[in-house]
Amino acid sequence: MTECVIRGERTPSCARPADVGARSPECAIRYEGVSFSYKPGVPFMEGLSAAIPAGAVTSIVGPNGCGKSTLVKLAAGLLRPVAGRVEVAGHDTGELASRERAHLMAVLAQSSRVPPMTVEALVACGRHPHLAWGGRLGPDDRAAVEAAMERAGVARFRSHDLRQLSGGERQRAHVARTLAQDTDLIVLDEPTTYLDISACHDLMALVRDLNRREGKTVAMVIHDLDLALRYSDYLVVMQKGRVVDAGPTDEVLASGAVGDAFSMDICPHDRPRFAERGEDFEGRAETERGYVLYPRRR
Ligand SMILES: Nc1ncnc2c1ncn2[C@@H]1O[C@H](COP(=O)(O)OP(=O)(O)OP(=O)(O)O)[C@@H](O)[C@H]1O
Repeated sequence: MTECVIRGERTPSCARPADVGARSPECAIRYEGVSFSYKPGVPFMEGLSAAIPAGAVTSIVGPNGCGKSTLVKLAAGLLRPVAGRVEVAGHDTGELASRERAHLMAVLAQSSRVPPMTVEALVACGRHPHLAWGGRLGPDDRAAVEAAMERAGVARFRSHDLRQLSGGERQRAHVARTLAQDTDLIVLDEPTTYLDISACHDLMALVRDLNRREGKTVAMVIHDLDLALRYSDYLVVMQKGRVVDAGPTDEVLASGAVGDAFSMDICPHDRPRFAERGEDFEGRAETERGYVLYPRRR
């Protein structure tokens, strides 16, 4: 059963039902007929199919417990499907050695663990897949670590122990570790956790930059719908272990699937309102649209 609904002209070829089963470099992650359960005899996902297109920013959204992190863990090889197949860059992720997978994708997982190490040491962990066994960081690795710390805004904390940082500072250190890995595909599970509103937008601007300037594919699980709608090219909407809609952001938004998933009414800011405030909307990036969300009356 193919649950994923994909539509629209901008739909990547990897996402078309006709392509299911074929290997496609245009598809960063593909879930094909995936079934999964946490408890024997209690299925959580059944025959789920979905695609994360390469070269785009995709947000996976849905209410608590709908399976977003499960989707990430299946791609990261941390969980194995009981049926079906999960591909990363055309490879069955379950058949990849962890080092091979680490060359293909960097994952920022949800974690409450705080390892006793400095920020710089944590970020340097992102370079491990690039080192020979037992090897030390070379000049290129050090440059990558430095650049990642700068981009994530944690260079000034380099010698701080992670346990001495605030939640937001620590989260940015984990983002830097992910960047240092320098993969074509970056998967971020709730990257804005602990970040203040300004830091959230800085992080989303960084995500955009990674995609637009460097061609990285970014898939993120994100709870803040305003950020997801503003900064994503594609949306995957989940409910109760199923993908209920997926496709270009505008089309998925127009379908009502996002609002239905959260019982919210979502209203985009209209352009005249920017003009009223004397702002040059045309000069602004398309992603700077805003949304107002209202809880539906129950
Ligand atoms: N290790 C586990 N053992 C048993 N059940 C689990 C386990 N991990 C997750 N679950 C259950 O699987 C379901 C999906 O969990 P998942 O973490 O994927 O949801 P999510 O959409 O990421 O949620 P949230 O938005 O709250 O982070 C939840 O009902 C959860 O309780």
